[in-house]
Amino acid sequence: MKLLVTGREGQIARSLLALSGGPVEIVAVGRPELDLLDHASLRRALEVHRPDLVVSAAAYTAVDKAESERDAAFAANADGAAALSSAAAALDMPIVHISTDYVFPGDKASSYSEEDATGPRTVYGASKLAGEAGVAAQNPAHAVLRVAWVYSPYGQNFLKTMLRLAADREEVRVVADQVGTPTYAPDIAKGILAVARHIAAGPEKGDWRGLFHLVAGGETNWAEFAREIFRCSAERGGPSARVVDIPTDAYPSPAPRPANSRLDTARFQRTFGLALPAWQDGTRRCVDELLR
Ligand SMILES: NC(=O)C1=CN([C@@H]2O[C@H](COP(=O)(O)OP(=O)(O)OC[C@H]3O[C@@H](n4cnc5c(N)ncnc54)[C@H](OP(=O)(O)O)[C@@H]3O)[C@@H](O)[C@H]2O)C=CC1
Ligand SMILES: Cc1cn([C@H]2C[C@H](O)[C@@H](COP(=O)(O)OP(=O)(O)O[C@H]3O[C@@H](C)C(=O)[C@@H](O)[C@H]3O)O2)c(=O)[nH]c1=O
Ligand SMILES: [Mg+2]
Repeated sequence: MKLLVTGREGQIARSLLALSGGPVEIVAVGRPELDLLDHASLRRALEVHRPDLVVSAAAYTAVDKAESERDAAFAANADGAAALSSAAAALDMPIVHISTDYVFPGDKASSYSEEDATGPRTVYGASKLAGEAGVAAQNPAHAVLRVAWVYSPYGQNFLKTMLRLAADREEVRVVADQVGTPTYAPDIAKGILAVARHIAAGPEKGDWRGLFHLVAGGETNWAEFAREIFRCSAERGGPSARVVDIPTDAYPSPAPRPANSRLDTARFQRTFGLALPAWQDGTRRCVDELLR
């Protein structure tokens, strides 16, 4: 089975590439060959590589910058995602599209399920929500996986930022009133492969289409996540810093972050028979990998 993932350097793309081999061949295709802003390039890339499944992971992910670059965020995350889905449909290819917890307002008291009403509070979130709708409208053979708080040894993410800050600071101030689940990109990649296997097994395996939440086990807040990162790092002789809890309003940013980013993953577990490891487990593996 061959998977084509969009974006070459993205955290999820690189994590998937690391799993390529054996019965699963994975190709990652990015700019300029595949550009979400150049719709003809999408069709062309799918024709050249002829995957059995398209994984739509490339996106405009700069949450704060998106507030002042609305058109750019929507062009990639809404129009680009829909165009990719349409190109896949035209070639009879199923698509797995990656979305985000930021489609929710974050004011619910418990975890969000796939049934809950969305209501993004940011341009990034709104553009990703429009992308979900576009992907679904263009291709009936779609699964949308909402993931959250993604980190990995690749690209830019909160875990790498914390280790970088700790290298020359004794103390970092981190918001403690936003809850969610940090999720290790290589674990998300395993989740995507579970979906791919399910699709490859054929219709008797049951329906795989629709909307799913996919995050690691457990929940925490950014300050606790930072503490866990530093605990793992210090054990291995890496950088660490003291974490000071701060409220959201002490860390002003152009885009408001949801207070509650928790996602209920029961539907994914039921459908694909896989639960991701606890967030602390991924944190340890990521720090180990970076300090190796
Ligand atoms: N990071 C997170 O915390 C979360 C991410 N997500 C979603 O998961 C998916 C993967 O995220 P992640 O791996 O972290 O993303 P990254 O920001 O690490 O990578 C995004 C990728 O998209 C590519 N890209 C951006 N614009 C275009 C374009 N116009 N055409 C082609 N490729 C483009 C980038 O290419 P280049 O390398 O050239 O810049 C990059 O490879 C995204 O859909 C994101 O919305 C959801 C929840 C949390
Ligand atoms: C660096 C830093 C961040 N923070 C806070 C800001 C924010 O509330 C939280 C996380 O910061 P980030 O910049 O990683 O947040 P952000 O880029 O918004 O992360 C999001 O990215 C997009 C793509 C998603 O889809 C989301 O799931 C989520 O992972 O930590 C501190 O409190 N102190 C710090 O020193
Ligand atoms: Mg960020």
